[in-house]
Parts: sequence; C-alpha cells; structure tokens
Amino acid sequence: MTAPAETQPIQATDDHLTVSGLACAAGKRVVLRDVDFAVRRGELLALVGPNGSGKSTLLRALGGVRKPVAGDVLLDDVPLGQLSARRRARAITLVGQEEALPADLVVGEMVALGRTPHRPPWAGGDAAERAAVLAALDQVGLAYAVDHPVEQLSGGERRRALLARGLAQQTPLMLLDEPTNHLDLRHQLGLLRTVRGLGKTVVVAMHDLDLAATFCDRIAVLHDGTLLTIGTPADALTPTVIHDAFGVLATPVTHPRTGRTHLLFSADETEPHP
Ligand SMILES: Nc1ncnc2c1ncn2[C@@H]1O[C@H](COP(=O)(O)OP(=O)(O)OP(=O)(O)O)[C@@H](O)[C@H]1O
Repeated sequence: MTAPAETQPIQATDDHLTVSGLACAAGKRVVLRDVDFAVRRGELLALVGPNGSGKSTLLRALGGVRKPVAGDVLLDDVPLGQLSARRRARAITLVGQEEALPADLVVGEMVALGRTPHRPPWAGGDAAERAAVLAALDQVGLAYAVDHPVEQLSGGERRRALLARGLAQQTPLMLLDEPTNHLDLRHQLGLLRTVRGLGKTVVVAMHDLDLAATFCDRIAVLHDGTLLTIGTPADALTPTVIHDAFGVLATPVTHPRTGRTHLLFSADETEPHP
C-alpha cells in the first residue's frame, strides 16, 4: 500500500502521547489490556478493529475520560491523571461517537460550547469567540447552518456540527470516534481531507480500512481488547492481519488510474458468521 496521497506525510518529530501497559475495564470485565504504543506529534493515526475490539474505550482513555485499571497515558511526559480537567480540555479534544446534541440550541451556540475551556470563569462569548465558531463551521462546510436549530440537522450534519465543536476547542491533539459515520461519500472524503490538513495530532477510530489507508500516516489494529499491530498502512494492513482481526479475506489490487494499492474484501467461508 502506498503512502497517503492527499498530502505529503507530516513530519512527526516526537511523541505526543505515550501509552504503556494500558488496561481498561467495563464493570469487572477487562476490555482493553497490555496496550503499548506512542502517538507521534503531528501524525494522523487510525484505530481500526472489529465491533467491540476496544477502539472507543482506547480513545476515551487517551482523552483522560476513561480511567485505566493498569498502565498509564502520558501527554508530553505528564500522566493524564495529573492534569486538571480544564488543562486537559485545552490540550485534547475528544469527539465521541453518539453524543446527544442539546436540542434547544442553534448550531452556532452548540459549537460555541467547544470554547468553554478557553473562557475565564463566568465569561460570555465575544467577537473572537464568534469568529472561532464560524471558522470551525466553515471548516466542515456548515457555515450556512450557524443559526439553524440543532434538532433540525440531518444525521450527517450532526456529525459535522460535532466535529466543528471539537475544532472550535482549538487543541493540538484531537481524538475522533468514527467521524465519518452518517456522511455521504463526498463528505467522508472532504472531512478526512480537512482533518488531514489540520496539521494537528489526530487519532481517529474508523471502520473503512481503505479510507484509513488513504488518509492516515499509520494504522493501529485492535482485536479483542489488544493491540494486534501498529505501523504504516502497508505494514499494518496485510492480508494476514486483516484475516486475524476481521476474519475476512483481503486482496490487494492496483487502481488502474492512480496506481495506488487498494484492498478488495471477500468472506472467508471457513469462518463462522459472528
Ligand atoms: N459501559 C459499558 N458497560 C459494559 N461493557 C462495555 C461498556 N462500554 C464498552 N463495553 C464493552 O467493552 C468492549 C469494547 O467496547 P468499545 O466500545 O470500546 O469497542 P469498539 O471497538 O469501539 O466497538 P464499535 O466498533 O462497535 O464501536 C465491548 O465488548 C463492549 O461491549
């Protein structure tokens, strides 16, 4: 598989997050264990894996929202647990998968919630804040909806409004849980191009392996709560890894126009249906 084609790979120079011996539990059940890796500054890292493999749990742990039962996550060498919520919110944006939107706000007000960590206590919005909100909405192609009621947004518009709220938070690190859900093809590509162009460190959970390989610098493959592998798309998304993680057959093919390598998937009839 070739390097991301949308832009040149961003030069990552050091580690932004360091994950060591991480384990997380849901109730008494350990759902993530023995996870060790680093997120390099400025890279776009995809988290892929089957349903229930632990992607959302890992993202929440990377954001300091999910407390580990073992191990640690360091932000620039500082354990996340040592940071105040406000400091964390100025450093890390977490855009979750199925966040309920406050129905009685207009879109601009909802996106302005992303500015909260930057305000002094009890401060209201000002012109700079409105500019940040409009810029964030513009980045996701939603500026036209700034005064629309949130409850009137389509599923795809809701996803983009949530991302805009995250962009308005203006942190150097973003954690995105399936941001392309509900988006049509053009908006999926547009959103990933936008994310890639941010120049931030981004970790994104996604299901589309081909899009992950096209846009991301590296890919981490989760399976059953463990990190199966992490590496460049070519190194991480081999037919063997894909079969081990997803139980499907993958065949690399060359795109006749671009020359890039893509994967075709087919069912492995010897695998039991999940
Ligand atoms: N609140 C919870 N209570 C009990 N189990 C949970 C809870 N949250 C997650 N789990 C379990 O933890 C495991 C990992 O879930 P997680 O949501 O992290 O997976 P995922 O890879 O993001 O899945 P998906 O692709 O379906 O979004 C699953 O087995 C899930 O059932």
